[in-house]
Amino acid sequence: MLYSRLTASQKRRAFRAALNSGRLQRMPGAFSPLVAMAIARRGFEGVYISGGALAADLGLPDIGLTTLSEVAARSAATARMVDLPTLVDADTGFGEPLNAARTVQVMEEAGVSGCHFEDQENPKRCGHLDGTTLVPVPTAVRRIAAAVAARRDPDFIIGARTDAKAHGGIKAVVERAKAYADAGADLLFPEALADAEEFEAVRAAVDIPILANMTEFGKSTLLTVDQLRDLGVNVVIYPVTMLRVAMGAITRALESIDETGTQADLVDDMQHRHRLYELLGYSDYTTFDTDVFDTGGRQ
Ligand SMILES: C[C@](O)(C(=O)O)[C@H](CC(=O)O)C(=O)O
Ligand SMILES: [Mg+2]
Repeated sequence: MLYSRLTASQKRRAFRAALNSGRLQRMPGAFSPLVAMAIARRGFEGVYISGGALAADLGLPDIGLTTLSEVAARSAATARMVDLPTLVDADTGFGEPLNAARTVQVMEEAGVSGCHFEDQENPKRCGHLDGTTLVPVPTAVRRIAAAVAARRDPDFIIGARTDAKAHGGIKAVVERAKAYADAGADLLFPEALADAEEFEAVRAAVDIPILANMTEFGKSTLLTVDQLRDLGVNVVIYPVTMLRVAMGAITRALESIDETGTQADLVDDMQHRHRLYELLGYSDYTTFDTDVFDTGGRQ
């Protein structure tokens, strides 16, 4: 009832241990706290907060327009509702290395378990699009080092994403990955790798845990959890999947109401009122306070 029973530091400790466990952590993207609750209910290991999905939810393209405050507020609202660890997309750190440092401290206060910074120049864009630009290695290293130095909870995970695949191939990815690991990154996010062979090459060259971004309509082959486990990947994210699925359903529903004049045809595909209340733990609230109106499951 109400919020997660675990403290932020308990969730962070669990996340760090999970990253070192060798077990694949599946982290679907939650574009709202309710989606995060559904992810937890289904038994996934963690929740990802996608910058692209968050921007889209605000009606914006993913080009670095969202602010630290907006991302932190959504992250806090999401993290507090689940016992699972939450990993947040911190884009380029919202500015200079000093901004990356502040981002870490704000994210610690938001109660999330970690965040990642990418080595793109601003305005950044989705790593699966053409035309990204990278900052030089020393600038990216300063970004990561500043984030690491600012961290107060040693279990807070700092991820380093490199978009170097499009700028020098796997060789450049590995070179940058090593520099970021040396700067203290806990987790490597090699963006937009093409296939299993490329993950294999990065895994062989880098010691720190690796994240695989299984985003749709991008440059990466969609690998299964079994394939990713075999490759020694530690975290898999499905960053925008839930948003895309929901928007697909919403678009079809709007067409159906527009065409038929009623939502009657849609009812069977809806999450039932009972299931929603069950997910929200409605009955716990009524047990706690009998003055809270209980629908008794009736509509
Ligand atoms: C992971 C990502 O950074 C995100 O914001 O979720 C995006 C995902 C996407 O746009 O499909 C990315 O740059 O890969
Ligand atoms: Mg992003």
